[in-house]
Parts: sequence; C-alpha cells; structure tokens
Amino acid sequence: MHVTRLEARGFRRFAEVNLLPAPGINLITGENGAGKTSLLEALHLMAYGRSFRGRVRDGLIRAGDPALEVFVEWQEARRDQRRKAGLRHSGQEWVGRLDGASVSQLGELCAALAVVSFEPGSHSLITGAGEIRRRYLDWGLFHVEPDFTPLWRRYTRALKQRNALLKARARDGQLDAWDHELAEAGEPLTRRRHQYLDELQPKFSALAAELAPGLGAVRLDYLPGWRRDEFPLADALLLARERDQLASYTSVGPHRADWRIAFGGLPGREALSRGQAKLTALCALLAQAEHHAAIRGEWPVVALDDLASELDRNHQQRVLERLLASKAQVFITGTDPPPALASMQVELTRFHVEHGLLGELPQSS
Ligand SMILES: Nc1ncnc2c1ncn2[C@@H]1O[C@H](COP(=O)(O)OP(=O)(O)OP(=O)(O)O)[C@@H](O)[C@H]1O
Repeated sequence: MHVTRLEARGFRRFAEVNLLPAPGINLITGENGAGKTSLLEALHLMAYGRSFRGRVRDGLIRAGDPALEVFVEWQEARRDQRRKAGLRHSGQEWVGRLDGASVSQLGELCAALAVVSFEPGSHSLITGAGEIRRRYLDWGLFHVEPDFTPLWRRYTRALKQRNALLKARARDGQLDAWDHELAEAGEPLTRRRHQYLDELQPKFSALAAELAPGLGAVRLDYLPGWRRDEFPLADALLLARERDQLASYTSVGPHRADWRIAFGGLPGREALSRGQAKLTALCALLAQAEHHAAIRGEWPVVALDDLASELDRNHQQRVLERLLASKAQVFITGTDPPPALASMQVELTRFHVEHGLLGELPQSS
C-alpha cells in the first residue's frame, strides 16, 4: 500500500500541512525542530491510534489550537482500492472516520492502514517493557488475521470485568464465569500469538544475519503469561485466585505475555549495546513488514525517522537496498540526506520542512 496524501491541522507545530508523497522513496529534510518527525508521527498516529512519543497531553495538539486533525489517503494495490481515514482530537476524546463513515473503535483505523515506524525510541521494543512487545505481536495479528481483533476484544473485556470484580471483592461464583470467559478467549489468543512469532522467526533470522551478523543465530521465544506447559489457563486462573483477590488484579494470562530474543553469540538481551538493540528492533520491524507482505500481498508503508543518526552508513545501505527491492513506499527524515542514499542512485521524491512549512524539492536521483 502507499499513502497518496497526508494532511494534518493543529498538529505539533503545524497549523496546516499537506504532503503528497510518491509511491517510492520519500525524503523529508529540514533543520532540527522543523517538524520532520511530526509528519511521520501523524502517519503513525493514524496507523496505531497512538503517537510514538507521547500522548495528547504531552503536546500533540498545537499550542493555542482547539483540536488536532489528521487525514490520510492511501492506495491498496491488492484490491486496487483508494481508502481514506480521518482522526480528530479536541482535548476530550478521539473521533475517527474510515472511508467516509464514523468508526466506533479506533482499532478499525489501525487495522486498515499498515505503517511500520523505526524511530529513535524503537530500541524499547527490545529493551523496554513487555507491553511494547505484546503490542508489536497484536499489531501484526490485527493486520494479517481478521478474526484476531474480536478475540482480542473479548479477552480484554473479560479481563476488565474480572479485575473489577476482584476490586469489588466479589464472590467466587461471580468470578467463575469470567475465568471461563478469559480462558475461552485467552487460549486461542495465545496460540495465535505464539504461531505468529514462530512465523516471524525465519524472517527475523535472515534479517539479523544480514544486519547484525556478529550477534550469532537468533531464537525467538514466546512467554505466554502463565505456566502453559504445566496447565491450561483456566487452571492457572483458579490457582492464582486467592492471590488475585488479595492484590485485586489478575496476575496470570496473556495480558502478562512477553517474547524474548536470544542471540547465540550473547549471554542475554541485556548484553546488547544500544546500537545493537536498535538494529535488533529494526530486524523485528522489517520481519513484521515482510510477513505482512507475504500474507497480504503488499508491503506496509515504512517510515524511518532520522535514519542517518540511527544507523551507520553501511547499515543504512543494507536496509535501503532491501527496501528498494521490496518496492515498499518509504519515508525517510533527516537534517541532511542520509549518506548511503547519495551513493545509491535512487530515485527520490524530496520534501523540505522549514519552521512548520512544507515544500517539495525537484526530483533527484
Ligand atoms: N504542541 C505544540 N505546539 C507548537 N509547537 C510544537 C508542539 N509540539 C512540538 N512543537 C514544536 O515542533 C517541533 C518538533 O518538531 P519535530 O520533532 O517534528 O522536528 P524535527 O524536524 O524532527 O526535529 P529534529 O531534527 O530535531 O528531530 C519543535 O520545534 C517543537 O518546539
């Protein structure tokens, strides 16, 4: 898929911005603080329902403006279909529209537009909290398995209910029903996530061998959130009940799941340098994009924020060559064009941002 229009109003420093990108490589340059990252952030917001650097209260809405609006149009090659989505926040709540109709859940927008973003905070996918890694798996599954979303919603709802009952000190009989519901949704949800991670493994290994060969062979392990090899989720919930009643929350289940990367050449993920953690995160994101392409028949949009400061020239080149071969639409930002691009004879569509104003530069290669 490729984005044909990205519009934002009242977003970060932009009063109004309108970007008409090309299907191939789009390079956005500008000085520090000009607004380059904000453009990718707006795209990410539409594709994930959240920013990669903060919430609304952290300044997504332009100072002095009543609301922010983001509008994206994109083309799906698979169905030769043009699609559009809008998102608005006026300080109270998000309102979303997809293909001209209101959406009841922002998740509907997120499952429609597929964007993979690599940005300065991406290493947290490897070194950060388990929630980030769960979200990564779920985002992939929202896109490649249409019946994953209802399953995920069912589990999330049951978890909310069980936690509310635990807080209200409800009787065992009331908890039984929600334990049953959690297990009914949680078991298949776990199987899907586990299988998805297994499917990512060969893609991840191939990317790691190319981008981070010094780290050795890669293994991805799924940690389900309870001792699944010993008993089913229903039993785990029952066994944990007394403890959960004391703590007023559910301590076992897929909401506590995680996954782990083990490299043959390293003792543990803590042994990764920050640069290696970034490369590993990039491998994870590209593996997900390749998997998406294999199942859906087209690449997600790939957004690489500040590529030159994230990767050395050699790694930039390897990543860009891979993306060029994929025919994915790519957005790259930087204060200057990344050095690897200069030597690659790539056809580029160039934009320049200055003090929150965007202009298109003549095409270059
Ligand atoms: N809510 C807001 N209202 C007005 N301006 C804002 C708001 N939030 C951020 N900004 C401004 O937007 C700019 C941040 O833009 P952004 O991070 O996209 O820049 P950038 O071009 O990626 O910079 P860098 O190269 O330094 O990473 C800063 O100048 C910041 O002061």
